[in-house]
Parts: sequence; C-alpha cells; structure tokens
Amino acid sequence: MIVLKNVSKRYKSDVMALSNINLKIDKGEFVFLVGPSGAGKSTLVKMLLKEIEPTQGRIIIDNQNITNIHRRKVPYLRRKIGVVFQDFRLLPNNTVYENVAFAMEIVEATPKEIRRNVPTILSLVGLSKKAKSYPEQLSGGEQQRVSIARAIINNPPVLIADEPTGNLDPETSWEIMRLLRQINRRGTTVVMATHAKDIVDMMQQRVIALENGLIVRDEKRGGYGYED
Ligand SMILES: Nc1ncnc2c1ncn2[C@@H]1O[C@H](COP(=O)(O)OP(=O)(O)OP(=O)(O)O)[C@@H](O)[C@H]1O
Repeated sequence: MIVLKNVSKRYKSDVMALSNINLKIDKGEFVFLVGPSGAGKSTLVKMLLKEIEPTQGRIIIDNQNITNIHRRKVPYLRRKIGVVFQDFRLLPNNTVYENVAFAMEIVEATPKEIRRNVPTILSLVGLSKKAKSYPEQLSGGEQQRVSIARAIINNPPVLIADEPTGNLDPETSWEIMRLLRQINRRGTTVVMATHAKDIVDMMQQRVIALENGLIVRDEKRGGYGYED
C-alpha cells in the first residue's frame, strides 16, 4: 500500500532529515510512527502528502509512484490519502456539514453524492446532531471527529494522522483512537505519528521508530519505547 525505496531528504540547511529509508506498509495495517523530536516523522508525513519532495528515492502509494506525478495532479492524491492534524484545521466560517461536504466538492462529487454521503459519515463519527454547528461551538474531541470525517469522506485507502491526540485530554484521546481503529478495521490503512506513549503502549500495533533520520526499530506489535 505504501512503499518507500531508498528515500532520503536533505533540507537546504544541509540537515539530513531522512537517510535512505526503506519501508513497506501493507493494506489494512495500523502503524505508529514514533521517535524523538527532530527524528524525521513530520518530514516523512509531509513527503507522503507530497508537501515536500524527497531528495532521493521513490514513494509508491496504492501502486502509484507519487514521486514524479505532476503538481497539478496533487489534489487527486487526496483521494488516496486522507489526513488529520493535531490542530484540526477546520474552516471556521463553515458548519460541520459544510466542512465535510467541501472535501467532496474538491474532488467534484455530485450534489446528490454529497447529500447521500455526508450524513452517513457524520453518523459514523457520532456527530449527526452537530451537523449545523460551527467549529467554535464544538469541543476539541468533536472538532477532531469532524476532521476525521472530512479525511475519510472520499474513502481513501490511506489515512495519515499527525499527532491527532496532541491537543486532547486523555479520555477524549481514547475516543479518537477508538474511532481511528474502527476506520482501520473497515480496511483503511492508518499511519499515525505520535508522542502519546500510553496510547502506543496500549494499542500494541506495529511501531516504526525513527531517530536521526533512520529507522531504528520496526516491531509488529510494539510499544512506545521512550520515556517521554
Ligand atoms: N523546512 C526545514 N528546513 C530545514 N530543516 C528542517 C526543516 N524541517 C525540518 N527540518 C529538520 O529536519 C529534521 C527532522 O525534522 P522533523 O520535523 O521531520 O522531525 P519530527 O520527528 O517530526 O519532530 P517532532 O516530533 O518535533 O515533530 C530536524 O533536524 C529538523 O530541524
């Protein structure tokens, strides 16, 4: 599903953020990406989203080499990869419904498809009753649910979550984790970069640890492995 072949990233500052990374993530896996600050997690996530380009190597997602696709085609990549961030990134002047519908409009879904799919996905994330609310009227956990709904509305094979529980209290974090696991069980490959030790330790999923731009650990059912 996701393959990295000899991927390196050197920033202009000459920082080697990733060095010759080889990695394979299969369809339906749930993978935690861990490692100390500066290890290269965000760099890896940004490359999967094609926000930045690798200096070397190839990245293949869902059988497509994304390394050499044209800038213009990048929006289409969003059909393959949904993304969730720590800070939700919702449109503040749009309702919950509109925030999710917007993601379908971008990929030119028909109004009929939008009317059919948005309520279904809002029900999946438990927010049917909040469809008409604005982001500022929601709790952090609810905002993250909207962001997850938006990320999966176009049914991408891959969901990337970059510190999705970073702004949430422990209980709300677990609710979000239950939702991500539920989405994963429906067949979506989930890659989650995180510093949340308790969550990683409890979930017992595949753990890939990066340090100084290198994969130093890749365990099928691992723990966080650091003290912070
Ligand atoms: N735009 C940039 N220009 C130059 N160097 C950068 C840039 N972005 C990141 N770096 C450097 O690349 C290395 C990897 O950074 P990255 O943000 O990928 O780490 P991280 O594992 O995501 O850290 P954190 O857990 O703090 O988010 C660090 O040394 C960082 O300083």
